[in-house]
Amino acid sequence: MTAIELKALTKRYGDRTAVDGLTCVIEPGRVTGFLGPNGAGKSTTMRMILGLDRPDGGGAYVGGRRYTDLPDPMREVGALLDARAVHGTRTARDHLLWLAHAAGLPESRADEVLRQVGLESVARRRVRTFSLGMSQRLGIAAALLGDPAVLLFDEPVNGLDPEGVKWIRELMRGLAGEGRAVLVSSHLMSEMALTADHLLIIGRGRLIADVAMADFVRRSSGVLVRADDPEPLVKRLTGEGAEVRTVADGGLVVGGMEAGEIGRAALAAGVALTELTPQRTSLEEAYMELTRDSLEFKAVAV
Ligand SMILES: Nc1ncnc2c1ncn2[C@@H]1O[C@H](COP(=O)(O)OP(=O)(O)OP(=O)(O)O)[C@@H](O)[C@H]1O
Repeated sequence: MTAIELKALTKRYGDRTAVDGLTCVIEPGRVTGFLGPNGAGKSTTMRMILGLDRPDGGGAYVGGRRYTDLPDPMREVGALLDARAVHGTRTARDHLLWLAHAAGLPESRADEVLRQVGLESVARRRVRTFSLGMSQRLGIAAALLGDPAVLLFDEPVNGLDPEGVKWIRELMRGLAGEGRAVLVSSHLMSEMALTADHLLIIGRGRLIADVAMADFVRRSSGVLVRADDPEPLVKRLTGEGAEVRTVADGGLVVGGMEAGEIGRAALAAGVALTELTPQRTSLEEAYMELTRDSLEFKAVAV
């Protein structure tokens, strides 16, 4: 079981700090969504994990080693950074054969991964005739070639149609289900909500949240409660472990408890409720709230 570890990972471009002391672990057996607004430092982080950029501080480790020290990198780490970065005059199969030879992998792997990504029927077509979706599949085939335990995908669903998006989502879930560490970047929370088990959210190169998807969902939902006499109810709810916030008009927003449990707590406290409304901030809103201060470009309110 191989994890990716980032330890105070830092990258500067001139006076700009693109990645700023990132420390976290990307665990095997789950899909980790790597989220952040444009320019947050996602691609730079992935490039450093892959040894394509040198950190100015700290380090990125795969199974305890830097990528550049891995004896057989293609068998350990697979990545899709830019699906269009392929020689257009080569056929899909030749592209994979070339990669397999370079990595000392058997030729049979090229055909296996072509089958796995559904490109068998176009294996002998030149890559320049491929649609974006086909190029993404080919990029994923290349990432899978060495059957690696760690996979990185940089914005893999960009520009794909819904069927392609669904396919990539299921593939990533399957790869994590086999025990691999899957790190996938995106700037869309809605997509990650369907795919990721865990979230790493960054803004301006810094870690903003390292949280299980389920906890993020729970945190961004709550129940709006109004009562004639809220005080004993607040006491009871906090005593039972709920998070209670008072909103401007005297209502309460209760987190970490279902509406039914709140109703029963009110009954036990002898408090009459005048409102009990489950609320769900959209995940997108919760994410935007977290990253609001780290946007590179903001629209000016008029
Ligand atoms: N080669 C480079 N030279 C100078 N600055 C760079 C370079 N690469 C990235 N940057 C800067 O580093 C910051 C982080 O960029 P990065 O591409 O890692 O962000 P990102 O989160 O992947 O963004 P996006 O979602 O837009 O792809 C940005 O401000 C970017 O302009």
